[in-house]
Amino acid sequence: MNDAFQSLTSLAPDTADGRKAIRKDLRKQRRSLNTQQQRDAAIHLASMLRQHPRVMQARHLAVYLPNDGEIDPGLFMAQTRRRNVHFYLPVLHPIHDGQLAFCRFDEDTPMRPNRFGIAEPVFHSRRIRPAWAMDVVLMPLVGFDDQGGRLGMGGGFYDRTFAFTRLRPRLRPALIGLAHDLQRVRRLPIEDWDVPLDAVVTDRAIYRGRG
Ligand SMILES: Nc1nc2c(c(=O)[nH]1)N(C=O)[C@@H](CNc1ccc(C(=O)N[C@@H](CCC(=O)O)C(=O)O)cc1)CN2
Ligand SMILES: Nc1ncnc2c1ncn2[C@@H]1O[C@H](COP(=O)(O)OP(=O)(O)OP(=O)(O)O)[C@@H](O)[C@H]1O
Repeated sequence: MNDAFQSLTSLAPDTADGRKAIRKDLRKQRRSLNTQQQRDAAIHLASMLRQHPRVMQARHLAVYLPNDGEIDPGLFMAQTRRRNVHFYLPVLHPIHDGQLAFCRFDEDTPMRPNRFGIAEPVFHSRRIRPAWAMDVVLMPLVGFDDQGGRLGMGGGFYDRTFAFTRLRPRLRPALIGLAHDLQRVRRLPIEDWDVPLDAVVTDRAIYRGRG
């Protein structure tokens, strides 16, 4: 358990400041993992994901390219490459500001860096699949707790894109956070707009969220 939350929130009790402080600390910790630690984490993550029935049954899976020390789902993708499984990457939406579109991705997909320097597929409406039509969304995150709480990079992109899930409790993708185990904190200060996760999968465990 990472004690960042406990010590940082006592310094910054306000929710927004508390989130900012936790974000900074956890980003630094995950960036400090070396290449070998990242490689081991990716191997363990892949074996955890293979034990998750909903992930293994998915046909349309949203993933991400790791950035800023995020755990890398790339090995899992390589092991899961089958004709009937399609992978999608987030693209900053060209029309709906602050939202993500999900673009089909394979080895031939033309890529370019977005404004944060993260590679994303070149937007092409033919290759976009709506967020509600994903089976599983594997989300990057900065911090998580065991109540399904998620702290992201602070852009609110995933929260805006999946806000609809509150109104559609059944017909919606499974939202699964991926993280290094060191990104777990006791309790995150949660905001009204936060979309709870169904689970978080790390290099060490599968944590159930709101179930
Ligand atoms: N791998 C990955 N892809 C992703 C996300 C993510 O969290 N991880 N996103 C999840 O939302 C979206 C991009 N959101 C992001 C929000 C802020 C920053 C960021 O690095 N901010 C810098 C300064 C930004 C700048 O250069 O202007 C920072 O805070 O230091 C990056 C991505 C879409 N793609
Ligand atoms: N559904 C929404 N509608 C409008 N604004 C939103 C919504 N969700 C989040 N936001 C805005 O996004 C901003 C960032 O939110 P937050 O700090 O929770 O992002 P995050 O979860 O860390 O980032 P991300 O989801 O991109 O990884 C907030 O200022 C909030 O006002």
